[in-house]
Amino acid sequence: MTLLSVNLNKIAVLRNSRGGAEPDIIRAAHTCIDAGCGGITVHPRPDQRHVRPDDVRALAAALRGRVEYNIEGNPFAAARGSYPGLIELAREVRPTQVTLVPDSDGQITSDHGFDLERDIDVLRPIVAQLRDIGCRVSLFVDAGATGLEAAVGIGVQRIEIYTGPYAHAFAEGNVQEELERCADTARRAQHAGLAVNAGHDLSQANLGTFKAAIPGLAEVSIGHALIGEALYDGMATTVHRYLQILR
Ligand SMILES: CC(=O)[C@@H](O)[C@H](O)COP(=O)(O)O
Ligand SMILES: NCC(=O)COP(=O)(O)O
Repeated sequence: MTLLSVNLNKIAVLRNSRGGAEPDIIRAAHTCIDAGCGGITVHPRPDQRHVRPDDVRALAAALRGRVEYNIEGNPFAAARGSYPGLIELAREVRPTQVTLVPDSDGQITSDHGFDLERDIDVLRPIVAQLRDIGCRVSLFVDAGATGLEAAVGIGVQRIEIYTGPYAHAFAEGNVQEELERCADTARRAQHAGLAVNAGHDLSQANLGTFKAAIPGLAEVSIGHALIGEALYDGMATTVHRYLQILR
């Protein structure tokens, strides 16, 4: 069964836009959990454009033991203001999983994964620290990524396939080549001993095709489309629809 982890970044975008406490990210988390999602994901960024460190801490307390907690971020991004850095946050809240994403501070969103051939040595101590904390470690990678065996060698347990190009190809009606790239990456990863997650721009429209092509898909983390769809149809109904697609 593929776990649905709902990314709540966009709840925080809406909340921060008015400077108050609504919509409440904790209430949103409970609504998604009550609807049956198996995890919650957040991607705190140094500029705190959406999820803030205190959100990360409050969610840890609210989720404790109910569902998986996945925190994403760039471990090399410097602390800034009240943002203490990804590793420090992970040390504080000890989430189920940390997904390492090589975003620079100025990126509007995530748009690429790690180059494992180039980055493996600098990732080694980061992965070791997170494993020592007791977190599962996942690396955000592009479809077609190589160096997967080396990732296993430094203690990485999962990859998350960046599905932005897949979603774009799906919208263009020309999905086959990108879908096969994702499927081949998943097969190679699983053969190397990694479990496979996926995320970015997945939606009700494109998820079923992706899921069918990736046997053993462990987790999808979905935020932007899901939260947008929930504005029209309600959060519980929308989560139910994603769970139905993943059955
Ligand atoms: C890694 C990834 O693709 C997403 O999880 C990321 O969290 C999107 O970040 P924004 O919500 O800031 O666009
Ligand atoms: N890792 C992907 C994620 O958490 C959500 O990405 P998106 O659905 O907001 O594009």
